[in-house]
Amino acid sequence: MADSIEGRYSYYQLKETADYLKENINCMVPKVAIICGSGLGPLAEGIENPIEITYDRIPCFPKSTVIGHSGSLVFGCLSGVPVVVMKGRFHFYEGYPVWKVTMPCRIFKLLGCSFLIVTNAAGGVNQRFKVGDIMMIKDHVFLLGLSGNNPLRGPNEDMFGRRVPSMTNCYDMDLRKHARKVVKQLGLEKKFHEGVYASVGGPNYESVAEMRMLSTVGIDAVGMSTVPEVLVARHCDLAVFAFSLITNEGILDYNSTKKPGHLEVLKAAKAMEGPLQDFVKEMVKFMGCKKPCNCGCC
Ligand SMILES: O=P(O)(O)O[C@@H]1C[C@H](O)[C@@H](CO)O1
Ligand SMILES: Nc1nc2[nH]cnc2c(=O)[nH]1
Repeated sequence: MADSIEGRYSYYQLKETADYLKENINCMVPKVAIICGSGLGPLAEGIENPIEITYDRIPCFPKSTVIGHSGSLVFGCLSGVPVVVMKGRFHFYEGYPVWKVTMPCRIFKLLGCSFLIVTNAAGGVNQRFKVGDIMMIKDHVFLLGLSGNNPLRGPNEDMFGRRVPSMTNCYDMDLRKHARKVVKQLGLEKKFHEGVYASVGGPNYESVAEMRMLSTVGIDAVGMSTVPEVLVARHCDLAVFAFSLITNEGILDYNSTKKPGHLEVLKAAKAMEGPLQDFVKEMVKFMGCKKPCNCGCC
């Protein structure tokens, strides 16, 4: 059933939230926003001169309720580029409507961001994928959206974007091309894949029959987030780069006794903390140089 659009924040309400943040970050203008997936909050480590603002202080912001999503925005510089990092995202399964799950993306736009990096923990549907592998997202299947539950449903906010956005180049080709170079530079080739991410509602992991169905239609990884945020980001013309960390094997065998669990997911994320931080730093450096900026490396 489609989500209620009642209570949706208007452009002007979101602008008030953005203005509150601007006042608290010395009018810094972040160029890149980074959304941390489950257990991937440490991506914020290494931020220079951080200013951390917890969600409970931010007008209109939802609360994080999932372990591994701490609940704050961190502003500062990464690789010399002004960034905002979202430590703790919102999920549909927490009870939030999809428009609320995605409202931070509009805030990022209003703060002046041009790029969005979206990360997630995901189950490997593709049986070649191993725990700890990185899958750069080249396309998606949005199961909630296909059935009508889309964050862009309802009156269009023309101040953000067009009524009917295109999904062409949704996951920016230039950024993906650069990521392939970074992966070689960091020696991560054996752990790196490109693939299609399916976003489901959660909170349960998939049954064997569901995993088999996803595999049959060409899905490589499955998770409970990302695509709603990407849709709203593309609607307001943020360039998007997204990847999944494969935290558990998808189970396609009825004889398997393996059970995926959130602690296993967090453990896999912890084990890849260092390489993922290096990967993100390099991508941010490239984004900082894509248009004239003050990063000192252009
Ligand atoms: O926020 P992400 O998509 O990384 O979180 C995934 C999906 C569920 O919240 C959780 C399952 O363990 O990890
Ligand atoms: N839906 C889903 N989300 C995940 N997040 C981390 N692992 C999984 C998984 O196996 N399935």
